[in-house]
Amino acid sequence: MSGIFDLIPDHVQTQVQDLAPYLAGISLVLTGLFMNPLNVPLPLFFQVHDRKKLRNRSKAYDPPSSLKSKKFLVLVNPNAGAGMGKLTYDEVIKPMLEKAKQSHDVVFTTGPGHASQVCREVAANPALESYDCIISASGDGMLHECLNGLLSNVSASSKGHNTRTAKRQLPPLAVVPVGSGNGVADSLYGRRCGPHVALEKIIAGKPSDIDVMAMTYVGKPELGLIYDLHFFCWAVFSDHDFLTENTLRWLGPMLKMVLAPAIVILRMTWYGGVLDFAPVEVAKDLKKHYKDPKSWPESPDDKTMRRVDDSFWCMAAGNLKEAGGDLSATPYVKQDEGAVDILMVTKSRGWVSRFRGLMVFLQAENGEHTEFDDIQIVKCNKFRLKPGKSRYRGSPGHLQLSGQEQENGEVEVEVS
Ligand SMILES: Nc1ncnc2c1ncn2[C@@H]1O[C@H](COP(=O)(O)OP(=O)(O)OP(=O)(O)O)[C@@H](O)[C@H]1O
Repeated sequence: MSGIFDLIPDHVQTQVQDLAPYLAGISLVLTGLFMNPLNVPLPLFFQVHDRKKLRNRSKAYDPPSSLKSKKFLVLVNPNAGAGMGKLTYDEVIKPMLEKAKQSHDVVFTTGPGHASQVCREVAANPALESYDCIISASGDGMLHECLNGLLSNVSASSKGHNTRTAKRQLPPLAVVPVGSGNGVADSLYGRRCGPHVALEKIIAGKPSDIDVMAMTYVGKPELGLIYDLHFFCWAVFSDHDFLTENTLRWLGPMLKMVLAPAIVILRMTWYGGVLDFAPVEVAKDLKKHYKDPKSWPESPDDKTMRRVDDSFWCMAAGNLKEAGGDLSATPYVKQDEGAVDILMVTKSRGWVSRFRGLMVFLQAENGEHTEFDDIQIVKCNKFRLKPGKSRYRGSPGHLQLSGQEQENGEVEVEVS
């Protein structure tokens, strides 16, 4: 006798099975949120610090005997993630550096802007060689701050050339992941690599080149240059990050990362906008993952660019394959190819239902979303975005670099 489940097509059954743990998780979280029977402050509740485990792993670290001795500057965001910064410094960074006979100075940041101020001072210091490497023990957000501090002296004119030169003259920048979003560390050292793996590679490794996105505001030179090495986003991902970094931050890393996707998928907000991008050639073996830029018209403002004049659910530019939070938004991009990958979902190329939106989030966990026709990925070395308002809410959305909120407006981004 055939059961009722035999009437449901196989692919639907598979999708339901895939979704079940997430739905169960969301239900649990909501129950916990509304009940919270012990009235425990939630961020504290989720600080599951395992000091002993961290300490034992650091004890097991066996540095190679051939290490050259270097001097590190360690900037620690004590509030990153679930407040893991200080603990990670005490139990991982300090003991491992000492074991490897590496000297270091440490600065515990006191708030937003502190890391960029310290890095600005380091960059302005003529005795720059005093540090062989700057380590940001943080999430992606403070790393972004460090980068901008280090590159703060690069002038807005001929920025590409100057950025490349400055990158070679400055001490290398590294990250030990302790944030709630660690996309840079995930990309460089492996997803959820943890602080031990990252630091071991930093101590032993040679620095590698990473492209930098240099963003300027069209018609607003007074806003200067803002750099990022990781992730530019507008529309759904920045709506998501705005929630995790602001509205839901107090809930701690676990809860906010479950609730934020659910909220943006339920909202399903579309933003009008105009995107011009300067396409670059894609390697032959990867072409199947990318859309042909010629399927968009030339930009009337610049013949070297293509124009997407559409409603966007998603628009993001990734310089690294991991965006953070287990999201591989641009899985085929390379860190030093002088280009970024733009990921778009636009209304004219397929309407995205809430269910489809959820699938995109789930598939993007392993970069599988790129296989679908309604997902558009292009490679470019420059883009200009004129963000419009959302049709239903009238909100202009958020512009973000590495999860850090930027002023909304027409921007131009060059990669070098
Ligand atoms: N002591 C501090 N207290 C509060 N905020 C800080 C402090 N130090 C740095 N910040 C700011 O906190 C923001 C987020 O920092 P960070 O990226 O390290 O952590 P996170 O939010 O947990 O990770 P992510 O941004 O990847 O989600 C940055 O804007 C940074 O400038």
